[in-house]
Amino acid sequence: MHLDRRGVLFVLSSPSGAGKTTISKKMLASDPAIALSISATTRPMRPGETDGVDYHFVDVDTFKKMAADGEFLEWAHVFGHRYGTPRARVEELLAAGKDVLFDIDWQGAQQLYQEAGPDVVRVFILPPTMAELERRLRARKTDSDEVIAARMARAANEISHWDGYDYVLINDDVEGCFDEVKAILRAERLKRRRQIGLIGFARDLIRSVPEADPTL
Ligand SMILES: Nc1nc2c(ncn2[C@@H]2O[C@H](COP(=O)(O)OP(=O)(O)O)[C@@H](O)[C@H]2O)c(=O)[nH]1
Ligand SMILES: Nc1ncnc2c1ncn2[C@@H]1O[C@H](COP(=O)(O)OP(=O)(O)O)[C@@H](O)[C@H]1O
Repeated sequence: MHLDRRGVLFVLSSPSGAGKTTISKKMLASDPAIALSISATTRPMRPGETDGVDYHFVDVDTFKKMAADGEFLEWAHVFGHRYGTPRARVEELLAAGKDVLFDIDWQGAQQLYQEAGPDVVRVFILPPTMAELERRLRARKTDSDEVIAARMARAANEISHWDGYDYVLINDDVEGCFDEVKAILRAERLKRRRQIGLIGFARDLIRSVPEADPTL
């Protein structure tokens, strides 16, 4: 049985290559109640990516104008490019009763938490080892050696923010990690303060008992 509830703002962060895109795709494919927040970025499109699906690819001037017009819930510089979360889609999804998934870095997680506080659930994904992280970046075949070296250099910094998250998972086996992410989302959805329909439901239950104390 499902009562009305407040949407979860579900943040997945990790150093580049640890597997957050893989996990998010699995979540989106398996659960129609959660939808992705599509970020705007000034970084170039990678092979296999689609504009408007993976990101909105924009130039720096467009990005700056969007930021100046207050269109972002949060934005940050990452790997020398700008990345931001457009506010409108998130608000539309929440109004439609969906949960929203964010693939954003620690700066974004922090800003989103400042904006939306307890509605935000922050999950950080760690690689089992740094050697495995580098292997995954190479196996993905989307970045040059230079870009991979920059991502590895930044990974240590990203990992140092692990303690700003509510949950920290180690992505050794994809299926195991995915199960853990699903368990977190399931439990968070059940939290009392998200179940806004509970107040009325419990009141009606109590009122349906003729012998109940009328002050309840
Ligand atoms: N703050 C913030 N970070 C973002 C946003 N979109 C993506 N990122 C982060 O930017 C980093 C680089 O993303 P990307 O270029 O797709 O590389 P990948 O993580 O290696 O696939 C990742 O840590 C993302 O989580 C956003 O809208 N805001
Ligand atoms: N648990 C895992 N074991 C082995 N390879 C993985 C695992 N998780 C992800 N990968 C692979 O590692 C690469 C990087 O994963 P990706 O999801 O793109 O990371 P991120 O979005 O964090 O940068 C991809 O080629 C992906 O298929």
